[in-house]
Amino acid sequence: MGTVVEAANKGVNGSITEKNPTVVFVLGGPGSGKGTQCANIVEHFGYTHLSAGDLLRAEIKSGSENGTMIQNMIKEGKIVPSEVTIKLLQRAMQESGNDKFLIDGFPRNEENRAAFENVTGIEPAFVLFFDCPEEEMERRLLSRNQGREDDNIETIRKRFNVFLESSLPVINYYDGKAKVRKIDAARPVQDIFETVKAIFAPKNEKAD
Ligand SMILES: Nc1ncnc2c1ncn2[C@@H]1O[C@H](COP(=O)(O)OP(=O)(O)OP(=O)(O)O)[C@@H](O)[C@H]1O
Ligand SMILES: Nc1ccn([C@@H]2O[C@H](COP(=O)(O)O)[C@@H](O)[C@H]2O)c(=O)n1
Ligand SMILES: [Mg+2]
Repeated sequence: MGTVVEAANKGVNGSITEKNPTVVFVLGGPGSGKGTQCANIVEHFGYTHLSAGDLLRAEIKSGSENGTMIQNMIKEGKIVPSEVTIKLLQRAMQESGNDKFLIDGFPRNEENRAAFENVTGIEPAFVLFFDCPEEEMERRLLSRNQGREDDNIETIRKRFNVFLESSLPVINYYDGKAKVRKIDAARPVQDIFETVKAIFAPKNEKAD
């Protein structure tokens, strides 16, 4: 028997096949702690973490023909066309050999959402939404120190606007389908993870 998450995402034949992977979308404002919590979920529950932002940054570094366009969009806090991001996600899913995915920072707008559904036919089992006040997210981003070109106050403000205008409607869409698990992300990392753990079935924890 699988977890509650897997049960929610079983295909018509009742089995989890390559065609029916378990997908959890991980959403929240910039700096809400999505990546931090995904690392904990991977360790405890064996998911593969795919951060759309990380995949786009890797694409820039790879010297891809889309690199300059992606770099400019990220600097402006804009959303890269879905076609590009979805191809990267699909490739990473195939290469992982896993069938359980945390897709972090995607879908970021309605175009992302509809295109992913049309191209892959995948519906998320549920959506984790890390809810955090802007002032706290701003503090975290300005002290992240990972050399990200978009962690400066000008781009951060643009990213906040994009989140409010384009990403929140996606969260509301999934809320209308009772798929959103909203988490208070303005707490210490470990406290948040206790809440996250309760959402995934404890029996699926990796053995030590
Ligand atoms: N609960 C927390 N309390 C304090 N700091 C945190 C917390 N969670 C994460 N951080 C720190 O805040 C910064 C942003 O966290 P993280 O990279 O996980 O956010 P994110 O949602 O993935 O951001 P982005 O959307 O920009 O990728 C990091 O430096 C991280 O160590
Ligand atoms: N679906 C997405 C996700 C991200 N981007 C771009 O990457 C930037 C950084 O994303 P993080 O999740 O790592 O914060 C983001 O501001 C966008 O420019 C995207 O286009 N589409
Ligand atoms: Mg992140």
